[in-house]
Amino acid sequence: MNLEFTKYQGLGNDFILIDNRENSEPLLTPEQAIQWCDRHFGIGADGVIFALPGENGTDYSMRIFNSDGSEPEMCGNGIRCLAHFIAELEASGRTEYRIHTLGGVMVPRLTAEGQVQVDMGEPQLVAAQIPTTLVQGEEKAIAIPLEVAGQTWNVTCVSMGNPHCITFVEDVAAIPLETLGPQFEHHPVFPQRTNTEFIQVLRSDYVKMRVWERGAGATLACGTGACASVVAGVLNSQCDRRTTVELPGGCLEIEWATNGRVYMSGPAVQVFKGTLAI
Ligand SMILES: N[C@@H](CCC[C@H](N)C(=O)O)C(=O)O
Repeated sequence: MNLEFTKYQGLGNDFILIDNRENSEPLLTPEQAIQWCDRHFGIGADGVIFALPGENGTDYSMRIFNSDGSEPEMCGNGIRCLAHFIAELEASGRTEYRIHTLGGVMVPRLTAEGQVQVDMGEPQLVAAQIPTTLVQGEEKAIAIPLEVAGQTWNVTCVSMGNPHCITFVEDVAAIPLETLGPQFEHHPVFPQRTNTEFIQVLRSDYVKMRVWERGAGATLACGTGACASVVAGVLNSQCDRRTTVELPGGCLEIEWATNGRVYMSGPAVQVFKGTLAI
């Protein structure tokens, strides 16, 4: 069987997109996702994203498998790529979609400038919703000491549907991501593992970020991570509600609006199409 795919990237966070509109279950298994995400023996990607039929009145559903085969609840760069992918599939001129995800309903909108703006919903801050056991279930984990690799880090935990652990550092370039990242990701206080963001504040409206992603490792960008980082920055009085997040792959514009919802704007670029022999 041959399966067509389209490769997309959002600031270098790259995905294999599959038109799954005729099936309620993903056309690839997590094991196949691992194979096709391999950058030597497969296509190469940080994950596989499926455009599925909508649920509960939404236009479409998104499911994603990380490159390690795990299934996260949500993906920020990925949903921008999905919106672009759907617009091409539909060719209807429509530019806004309601997308069901395991992290809630997200609303991406293609802008005239070729960007995609996403209403990412409200962040979750209560420990049980991250989830983390760093503090008691109904408490919030804001600037809490966490011991990792023999060092104490002040971390803030935020869920954007998926878990994030954010810490502020003097110089993100000095962070040994490959050694520290897995120790945060697999720390016992994160029962579902976690994405980990290191943030360097350059101005109150401009931060630099590096990320170690759950199930994908060091990536060039993480949309949910950028959203979670601005929320953590506001909670720690480190940044403004509207902040530019500079990632290795480029910049995202994030706003944690006074209505409580987080909005993300950034690019989504089609790279190539192909056919999987499965
Ligand atoms: N890179 C994505 C996040 C993808 C999921 C993440 N690895 C997780 O497991 O939560 C983004 O742009 O948000």
